[in-house]
Amino acid sequence: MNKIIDIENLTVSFGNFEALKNVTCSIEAYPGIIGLIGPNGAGKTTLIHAILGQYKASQGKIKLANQALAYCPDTPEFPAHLTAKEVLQQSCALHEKPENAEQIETTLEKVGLVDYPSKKVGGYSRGMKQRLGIAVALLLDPVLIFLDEPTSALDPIGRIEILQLIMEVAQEKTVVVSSHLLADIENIADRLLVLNHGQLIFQGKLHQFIENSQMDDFAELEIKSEQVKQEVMDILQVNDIEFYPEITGKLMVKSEYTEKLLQVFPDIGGKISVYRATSNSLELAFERAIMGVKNEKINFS
Ligand SMILES: Nc1ncnc2c1ncn2[C@@H]1O[C@H](COP(=O)(O)OP(=O)(O)OP(=O)(O)O)[C@@H](O)[C@H]1O
Repeated sequence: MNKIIDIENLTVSFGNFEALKNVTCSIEAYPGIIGLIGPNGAGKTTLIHAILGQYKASQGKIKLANQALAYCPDTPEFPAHLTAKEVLQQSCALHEKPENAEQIETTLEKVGLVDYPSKKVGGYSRGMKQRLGIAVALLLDPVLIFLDEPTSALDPIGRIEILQLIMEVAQEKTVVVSSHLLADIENIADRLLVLNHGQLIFQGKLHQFIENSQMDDFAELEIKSEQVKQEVMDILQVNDIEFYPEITGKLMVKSEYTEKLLQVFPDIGGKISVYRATSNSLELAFERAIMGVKNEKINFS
């Protein structure tokens, strides 16, 4: 398979602090979406900027195929007085690329901005600016596009529209999407890179990451208040019902304890606001990979 990016033992430091530690990974050239995920400060942006040559490796190396890469930041900004077409013309000039009116028109059409020929970018919504950022990236005809938090500033409708656009772009190109919105990543990505504290803890197929977490189905208990949470935990413990608390404050109970759980419902029912059955998800697999779960064997190698 044709590798676009091949990274070996990459360490990037800021002073004494290693933002990336000994990262080895590669990205191959085939259409689709790679989710780049990790908690705040894990090193996602540093990795993207190191690949783009904006940060120097203190150790290791990054080999790039001789093919164009493009990047779109989370909230792309453009001169307010320009139209979308003028932004693309300016971008061609900046990249010393011959201006091609037909290509500009096709690109605007692809991102759904062709209907606003005279509207100034200053009057654009965030979603429209995100589309224009993607158009600027596409105009370079890259083999791979990095999108850093592409939906973070958008309302739910704008988010869905941009996700659809990303999926269309990914029909032809490799798109790396860095995001904290794991449900979005789960919906659109087929591959994953997972960073934690500057280390790459997983690369591969998204479904494999979820399967590796060896999760069972769970009952999810949302507790009415922190005050009664301890009471619920005590009742579960006394009745030998295994559970673990999630970051969001919910309690997760393995489905094998459902019967026992139903028996103690008269005691805990009044303290619970929501009870639902849940199954494997990227969000749960991620929490388990990052936080670890007591008494569970997790293998994320
Ligand atoms: N220019 C810099 N100078 C010093 N430290 C930096 C610099 N850029 C990043 N860092 C540090 O490196 C670590 C990784 O940051 P980075 O922005 O890559 O994380 P991230 O995974 O993108 O986080 P987030 O999800 O919050 O955007 C953080 O601890 C950050 O404070």
